[in-house]
Amino acid sequence: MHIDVSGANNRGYLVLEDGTVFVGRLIGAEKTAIGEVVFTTAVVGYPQILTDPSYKGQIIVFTKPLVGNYGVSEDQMESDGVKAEGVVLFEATKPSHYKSVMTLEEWLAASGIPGVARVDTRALVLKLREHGVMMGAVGPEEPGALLEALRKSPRYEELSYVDLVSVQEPVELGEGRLCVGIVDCGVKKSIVKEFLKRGVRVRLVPCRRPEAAFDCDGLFLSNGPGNPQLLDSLASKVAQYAEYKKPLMGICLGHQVIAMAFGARIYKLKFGHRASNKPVRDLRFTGKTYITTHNHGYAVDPEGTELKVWAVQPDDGTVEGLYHERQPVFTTQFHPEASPGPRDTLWIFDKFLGLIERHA
Ligand SMILES: NC(=O)CC[C@H](N)C(=O)O
Repeated sequence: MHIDVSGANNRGYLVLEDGTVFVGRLIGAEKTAIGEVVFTTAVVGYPQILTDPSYKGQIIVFTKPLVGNYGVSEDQMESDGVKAEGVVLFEATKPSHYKSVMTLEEWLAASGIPGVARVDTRALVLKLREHGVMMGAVGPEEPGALLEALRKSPRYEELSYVDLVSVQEPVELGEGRLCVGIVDCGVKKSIVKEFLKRGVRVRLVPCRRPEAAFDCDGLFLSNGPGNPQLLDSLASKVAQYAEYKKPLMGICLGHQVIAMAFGARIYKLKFGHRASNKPVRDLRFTGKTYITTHNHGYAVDPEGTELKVWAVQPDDGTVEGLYHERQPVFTTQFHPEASPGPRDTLWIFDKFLGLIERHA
């Protein structure tokens, strides 16, 4: 299938692994990128999404048709730069915002990230919903060459991306009586900020060396890119930590690794949850339904483990939060730090610090 609604001279292509070709206008860097093609239905927050290290290895399709309206500014960055491999959208717009220092297109070019605009993202998303996520390539090369490159490349689920986005050596931040150890598998800046705002010290440690933070008052496992099943050595170290019965929390990839540490099964969702308006029903603490930010392609099944479910996504029943009845362990599959997204669940950070306070 060949879908061209672009009318563009400067052509760019998205080729999916099943051979489908979308023709559009090349934006950003003049190069080819390969990754897992995933879509987000978030309507704002493209700078935060593109700089979220959890998107390493992925090509992001925006379902919102106009992307770029408020440009790009430093305070929107979730890491030191764009982490997504490529971008697919309908219209890359010119910004109108007092803080904007460049356009989306200029930013992508300066970051070495290719993108394709004027793609029929409705047709593309229907395809991904039907088939499930696929590997894809974006770039200026002819579709045949892109497909060839795609076929030679390893698949998303086989590659370990966490080392590319984790700190290499421990880093201490902030001041306070209590210390939270963050196992950095690609932590978003706003998560670190939520801890620092609450007056605790933070020690960021490399994803492969969680033990460098075992002496902190609580351990936090961050969000991050890739297949959690490749992190079984991290999960067994976390299982050792859990034996101390000290406070343990995880968000997204961190939630998945903690679940693995307790023996839960990991599975891949057909096309994932990526949005900033997904409901999450709290079955235990408040009984409320929150609107939350999601970015996950994998999910957990804690059946038969000591972990219990406290939150679910009501549309498909995906487990969105776990806790332990006798140990201070608490996780969220969704992103309570939002950024972008609604701030309904920031209380999660207070809850974890409450656990730490009680166990310190
Ligand atoms: N945001 C994240 O931490 C993502 C976790 C994992 N890579 C997933 O896709 O499910």
